[in-house]
Amino acid sequence: MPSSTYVSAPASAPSHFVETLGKLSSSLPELPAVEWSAKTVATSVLAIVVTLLLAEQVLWRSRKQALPGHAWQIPVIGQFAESLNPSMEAYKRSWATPLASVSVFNIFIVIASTTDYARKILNSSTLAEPCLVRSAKQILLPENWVFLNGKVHNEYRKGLNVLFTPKALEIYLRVQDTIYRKFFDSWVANPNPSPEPYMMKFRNLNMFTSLRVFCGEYIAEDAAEEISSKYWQITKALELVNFPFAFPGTKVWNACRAREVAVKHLSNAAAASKKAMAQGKEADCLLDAWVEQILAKKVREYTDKEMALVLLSFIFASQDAMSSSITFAFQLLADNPDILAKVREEQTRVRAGDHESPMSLAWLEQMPYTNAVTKEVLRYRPPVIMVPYLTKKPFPINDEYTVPKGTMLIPSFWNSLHDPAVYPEPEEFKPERWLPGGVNANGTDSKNWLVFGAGAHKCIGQNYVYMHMSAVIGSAALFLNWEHEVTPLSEEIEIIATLFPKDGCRLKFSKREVEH
Ligand code: HEM
Repeated sequence: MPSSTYVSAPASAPSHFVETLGKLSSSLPELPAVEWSAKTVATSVLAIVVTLLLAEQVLWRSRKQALPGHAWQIPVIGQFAESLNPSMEAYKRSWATPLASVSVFNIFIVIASTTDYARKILNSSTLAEPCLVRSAKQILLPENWVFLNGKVHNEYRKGLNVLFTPKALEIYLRVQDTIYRKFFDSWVANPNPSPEPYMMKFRNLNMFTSLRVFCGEYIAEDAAEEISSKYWQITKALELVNFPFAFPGTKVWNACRAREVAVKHLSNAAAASKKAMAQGKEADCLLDAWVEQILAKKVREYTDKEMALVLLSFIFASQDAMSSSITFAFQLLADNPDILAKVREEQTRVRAGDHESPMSLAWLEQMPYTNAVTKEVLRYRPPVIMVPYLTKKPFPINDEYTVPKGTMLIPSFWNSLHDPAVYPEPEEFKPERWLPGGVNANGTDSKNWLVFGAGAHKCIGQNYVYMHMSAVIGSAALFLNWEHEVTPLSEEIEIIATLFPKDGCRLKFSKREVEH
């Protein structure tokens, strides 16, 4: 799952290093009593430092063996400097070989970039488990269900599946529709006559959609504003590299304060939903749908705080990834007017003049072209390019190499989703590949489709994602015109937890007249 949201960091504490230093120094022979001149002290210190630095290199070489990676590491920090500003170019270099090795602060990292390796890692829950950024536990709280693994995780997750049934999704769609229309109006009313970056506005759309879908009207407008503005502190604290201690004023400290605010409002919402549902209210948000299942004894009881932490995990897991996909969807549709025209044609046909009713699952099923655009956006610019796992035991990844225990093992998805053997012309944005008769119709690519991961921790919200994206794309295509200002940075990718166009996606919206 998430890192910054998803891409965890070889970031902070050099714990292995400290451990190794400790072990080495405790094994040094006791020195005979000598007269300690300044020279002897200096020579001894130098000898110890040189021994430790050599030991560090020996450890690196023994872990890496024949894997591609630097022959020697920069002492202590390793490739820390490169990890400070992650770039797509650097990532692509690390995906050029099936396995690659890196060290940052003596944390040994193996990057796996083929489909087979990625699947093997994601499906080996006895050997490896997801490891989030170090700050994630502080921010989401250690008792959050996302930190569970194995059987207890499976059990907990089963209880949450009821939140994504078609019946529940249909309720969410109605909520989503209201939010989209509000945001569309505000974009059209933007007085700036020139295009401006919309990435943060798309983040807001996603945050408000999530809060209303999850909590309905149990969250007041000002509370939703407060969570939305504070949530950015959480995203910022999940950067690849972070100061390891949550001292006041640090990003992690700010993020923990933001979490406190969010959990308070989400817990209150859970309590209010329980009360209202007990009085016979009809479910109109995720909390209600959940409480309905609890009252029907189809799932167990959950405390308000437990429910709040689940909602927090959903926001945490989804906010950055969905914002990335929505941003690219608007950019790609503006840059490909022929594709946008086909989406509009389909929306007009399916809605048949009914522009007031909210989007429904039945309508979405009749929109193969819009759904194909959604899938292609997710493939072409997968928001989550890797998910870091931690090996719990030695992990024999192939016949020649066993990944040592305690390694950060990172399955990467870009190559799988840009594999020319499975997706011909992978660098082209081609929704047609998903249509009946298209090369990827009928799930021929199911092995490579790693947008949502695989195995026990596969994204629980994926059906919601397809629905949300197709509903936003479809409604926007019908009700809005938008112009994209292409800059030299539009095609460059920036990594802020997930992927974004480097210029923030500069757009200008206007109302599109539709016949009734
Ligand atoms: C474009 C949007 C999204 C993408 C690309 C995405 C992708 C992913 C990926 C790659 C994982 C890790 C899977 C693994 O380790 O094998 C994951 C996990 C997860 N996602 Fe998503 N996700 C998205 C949206 C959402 C949404 C909307 C929700 C909730 C409503 C959500 C909830 C979760 C949760 C709770 C997990 C952890 C599941 C577990 O550990 O059992 N995600 N997601």
